Amino acid sequence: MLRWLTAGESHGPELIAVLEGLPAGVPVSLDEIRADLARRKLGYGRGSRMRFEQDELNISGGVVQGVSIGGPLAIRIGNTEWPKWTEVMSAEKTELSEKSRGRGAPLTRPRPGHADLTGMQKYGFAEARPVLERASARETAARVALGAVARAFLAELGITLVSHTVSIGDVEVPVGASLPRPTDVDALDADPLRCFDAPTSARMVAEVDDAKKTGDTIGGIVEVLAYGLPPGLGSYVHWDRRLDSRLAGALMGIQAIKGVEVGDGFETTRRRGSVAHDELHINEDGRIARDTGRAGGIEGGMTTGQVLRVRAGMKPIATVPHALPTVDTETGEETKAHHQRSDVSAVPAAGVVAEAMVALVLADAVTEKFGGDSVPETRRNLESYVAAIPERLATVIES
Ligand SMILES: Cc1cc2nc3c(=O)[nH]c(=O)nc-3n(C[C@H](O)[C@H](O)[C@H](O)COP(=O)(O)O)c2cc1C
Ligand SMILES: C=C(O[C@@H]1CC(C(=O)O)=C[C@@H](OP(=O)(O)O)[C@H]1O)C(=O)O
Repeated sequence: MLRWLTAGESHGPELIAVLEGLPAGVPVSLDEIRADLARRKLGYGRGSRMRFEQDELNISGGVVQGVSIGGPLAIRIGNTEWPKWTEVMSAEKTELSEKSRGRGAPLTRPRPGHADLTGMQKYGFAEARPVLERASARETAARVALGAVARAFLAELGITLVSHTVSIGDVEVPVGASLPRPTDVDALDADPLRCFDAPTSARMVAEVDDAKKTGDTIGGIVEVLAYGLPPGLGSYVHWDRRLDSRLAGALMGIQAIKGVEVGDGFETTRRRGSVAHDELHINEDGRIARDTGRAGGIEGGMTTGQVLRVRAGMKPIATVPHALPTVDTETGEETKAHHQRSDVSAVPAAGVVAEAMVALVLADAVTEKFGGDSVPETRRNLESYVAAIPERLATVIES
């Protein structure tokens, strides 16, 4: 079993992430984690903070000489915004100096669509600063760092992932467009929206520009694909062991994600049963095979050995520049919501975060099914499981 936790605030000194249960022998490269952190900052429409924030990465436990040693892995990511916030965000009670007073002014105009107002009610705060600091998607940097480690573990077992943007607003990649493979990641990252279809990407750029011009924000849908999964990760025997349930929970746990689809998802509900599923037949090698991937590689809460395909839908950024009406909780009067700066769209970044969450869930499901205290042991267990599937039941693992 893998467990992970994050801590830290958007303008605090750093984010902390801990991953427990990772076998020994996973190659962990700080440069690869840094590369993933950099990918999370990509995307046309992200705000100014992404240009100046350096994700200062450190590993303070669980890795020696570039390899995991089986103990909890501890990651620190310094916030370069911190020097401006040392007084306001100090862990110790601190008198605010003149220069910090503006920055520390109480936020009493909660932003609709954010955790601000309900967070104040729930935790008993008179202003929204302590709410937004932890609710902020800055925290997703910690998850992406953990996801990079989970991905390195999965790669040792021949399991690879990729994510891409499938829609921005109502501009969508055409049905039937080719799906990216993990080897396409550089091309995807070079695209302004991390979209695999060049003509659609150009239209997406125009869509973001249009939102920005009108002081607005825009959402969209991302898709994560995983290749090389053996059949049987997850289970049908209980709701919380279903892999689709675990993936949905992990993806819905990303800030601003409002919907998740597995495979053709909601589209499947509009089809008749005769054309909604993935039929079985015998391929030229005499193996059981499916020609379609409508179920997204999951049946009965378990991987089928096909490509895993899940989507997450992100709402438009809630800090709308054309500030939304709200109520000042200090004066009781109607006013406009607090706004400083924000992303116009963070959909491409959400794709990178979604990829990290899927990697963590898959790594957890792999450790659950195959166990092992070291990568060779996990690999041996996986290979002997696959080899033990009787020939008349064997299917193709799509990698
Ligand atoms: C990568 C990423 C970047 C985000 N950037 C912003 C931002 O700049 N401004 C903003 O208002 N919301 C941003 N959000 C979304 C908020 O964090 C989110 O809307 C807020 O937590 C409330 O959404 P919820 O109701 O789903 O929790 C971002 C989300 C993600 C995943
Ligand atoms: C800092 C990050 O995203 C932030 C997420 C975020 C929010 O409300 O979620 C609001 C913005 O923060 P700020 O108000 O400080 O500009 C984004 O920049 C990040 O992704 O690293």
